[in-house]
Amino acid sequence: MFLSRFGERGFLGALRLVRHLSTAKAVPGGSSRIGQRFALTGTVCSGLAAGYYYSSIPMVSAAPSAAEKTGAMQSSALPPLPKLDTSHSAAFNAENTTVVFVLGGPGVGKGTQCTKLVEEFDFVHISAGDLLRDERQRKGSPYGELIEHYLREGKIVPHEITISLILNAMKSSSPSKNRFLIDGFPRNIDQGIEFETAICPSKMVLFFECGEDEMLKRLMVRSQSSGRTDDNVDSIKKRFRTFQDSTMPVREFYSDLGKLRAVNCVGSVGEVYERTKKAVHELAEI
Ligand SMILES: Nc1ncnc2c1ncn2[C@@H]1O[C@H](COP(=O)(O)OP(=O)(O)O)[C@@H](O)[C@H]1O
Ligand SMILES: O=c1ccn([C@@H]2O[C@H](COP(=O)(O)OP(=O)(O)O)[C@@H](O)[C@H]2O)c(=O)[nH]1
Repeated sequence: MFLSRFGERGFLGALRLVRHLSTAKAVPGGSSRIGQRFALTGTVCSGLAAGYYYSSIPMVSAAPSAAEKTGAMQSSALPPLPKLDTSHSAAFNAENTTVVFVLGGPGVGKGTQCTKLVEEFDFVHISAGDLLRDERQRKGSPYGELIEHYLREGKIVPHEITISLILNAMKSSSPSKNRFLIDGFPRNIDQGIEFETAICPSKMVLFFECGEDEMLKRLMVRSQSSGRTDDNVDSIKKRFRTFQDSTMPVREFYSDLGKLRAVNCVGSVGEVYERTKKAVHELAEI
C-alpha cells in the first residue's frame, strides 16, 4: 500500500527511516506494519541519529541536494546551504524531549491553536514559517532572497535551512524547556525523516483539517493585517497545491506510524481547541 501510494521515493524514505531507527520500540496501538514495528517515541535519539546535526545558520558549505536543485530557483542561484555536521551526536534526547509536529493546510488555524496550547501547557511554540520570515528579514542573511522566492511561490525552502533554524530555536529554549510544538513542519516526508534522525524523534503529529474554501476565507481575512507577501490569491493557490502534493503524504506516513492525531477545524477557535486538547492529552507527559 505504502509503495503504491508514494512510489519509489516514499519507499526509499521509509527504508531510510527503518535503517536509522532500527532499534526503536513498538508503538502501542500503531495501525500498520511500520507503526507496529517502529516508533520514534520514547527512544534515545542520540544513539539512533548516529551522531550528526546541523550546524547553526549562517554557515558555509556544500552544494544543494538533488531534490533542491529541482526547486523553484536555479541551483546556480542558491547560496551555500547549511551542512550536516557529523562530528556531534543528535541534539536532543527523546527520553526527556517532547516534539509535536503541527501540520495542516495554509490558514487552517495551526498558529492560533498553538498559541492556545502554549497558554495552557508548558510548550515552546516554534513556527517554521515564522523562523523563515525572520531569517528573510535578518540583515546579512545569505538566504533572504532565496526564502522570499520560495515563500511567494508556495514552495518548500531547502530543508537544511529550515532544520537549522528550528534546531537553533530549540537549543535557545533548552534545557529549561523540553516540550516543543513544531508548527508547519515537516512539509514533506523527507524533511520529517531528516529532522527525526538528526534532531529528535517526534511523539505526535497534530494534523488540522478543514476544506480549502474555509482556509481561503481565513487567509483572506488574515491578509488584511498579516503583511505576509504570500497571503495573496496567487501564492495561496500555489500553497494549496504544494500542500496536496507534498504535505498530505506526510499525513499518511505518520498515520502508518500510529502517531497521527487529526483535528477537525470546522467551528470556532474554542471548539477546535477542545478537540486539540483531547488529542494533546494523549501525550504521556501532559
Ligand atoms: N476556528 C477558526 N475559525 C475562524 N477563523 C479562524 C479559526 N482559527 C483561526 N482562524 C483565523 O484564520 C486565520 C489563519 O489562522 P492561522 O492560525 O494563522 O493559520 P495557520 O497557522 O494554519 O496558517 C487567522 O486570521 C486566524 O485568526
Ligand atoms: O518547513 C517549512 C515551513 C514553511 N515553509 C515555507 O513557509 C511558507 C509559509 O508557511 P507557514 O507555515 O508560515 O504558513 P501557512 O502556509 O501554513 O499559512 C510555506 O508556504 C513555505 O513556502 C517551508 O518552506 N518549510
